[in-house]
Amino acid sequence: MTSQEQTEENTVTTAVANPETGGSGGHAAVAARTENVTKAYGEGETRVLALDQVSLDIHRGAFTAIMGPSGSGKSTLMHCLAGLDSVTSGRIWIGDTEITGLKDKKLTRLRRDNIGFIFQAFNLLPTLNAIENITLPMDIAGRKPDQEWLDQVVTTVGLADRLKHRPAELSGGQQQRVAVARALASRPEIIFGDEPTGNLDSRAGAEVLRFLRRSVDDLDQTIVMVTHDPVAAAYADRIVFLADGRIVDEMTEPTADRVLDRMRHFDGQGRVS
Ligand SMILES: Nc1ncnc2c1ncn2[C@@H]1O[C@H](COP(=O)(O)OP(=O)(O)OP(=O)(O)O)[C@@H](O)[C@H]1O
Repeated sequence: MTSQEQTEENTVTTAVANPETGGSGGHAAVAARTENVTKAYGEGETRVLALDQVSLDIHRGAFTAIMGPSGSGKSTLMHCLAGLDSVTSGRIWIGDTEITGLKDKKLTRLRRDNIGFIFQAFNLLPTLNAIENITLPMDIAGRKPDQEWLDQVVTTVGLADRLKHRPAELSGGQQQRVAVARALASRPEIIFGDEPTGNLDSRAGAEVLRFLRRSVDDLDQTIVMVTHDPVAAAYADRIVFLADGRIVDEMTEPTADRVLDRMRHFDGQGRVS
């Protein structure tokens, strides 16, 4: 097979289960969708193809993990999906709305109203207590929280007796759970987490992951999480594996052992051997 043929064959590797139920048509099963998304950084000799024809459906009400070697394009994919970065070509939908081509103002509003973020650094304001941090994005947007939903989130997150504590008075795991509750508070269409447990020890990390899992199972949330950690990825319903900016594999109902095993079968390029 020539390298051109190889490239073309790889191009058709997608994780779109069935275009009939794709997000572009506004169907309920898909919370976000990319279609042939390519993202290049730089020009000429310094050009890097961070994403190369990525087509992916993110299922609604499911927990999806994105894995792959360093530099494989995980963060770029998440940033493009979340409308934080533009694409070079291809199309992206959040729910029924195509975000590629949206003007800044509309994109900012869509992000604010439909997307929740959980980053590795908790990004909590030190002078606000837990509940104030949780409702801050809604306060800024001038939206009143749905009290019943907020109570449910706070109960699920297990922080009901810590709501008046400031971040410095909470453990790392509790702080990250506040960050998770903040992402959930406005009931977004989808939540993106970039290594959300990366800064936590394994016990606190497990606490946060269990909560993310419960928010999918009990609150019907949609979560996409980038992670390097097979144990963290095993909490997901599905793992999408990236290498060199392409989707090279996926796994459903993962266990940490199966993920480790699969990672062992990647060669140096991250491709399946
Ligand atoms: N702003 C940028 N300018 C130039 N190149 C970039 C930029 N952001 C990312 N890249 C390149 O794009 C490729 C994908 O990067 P990305 O951060 O998405 O990978 P990743 O899989 O998230 O990596 P890691 O696991 O190390 O965080 C890398 O080769 C990276 O060097």
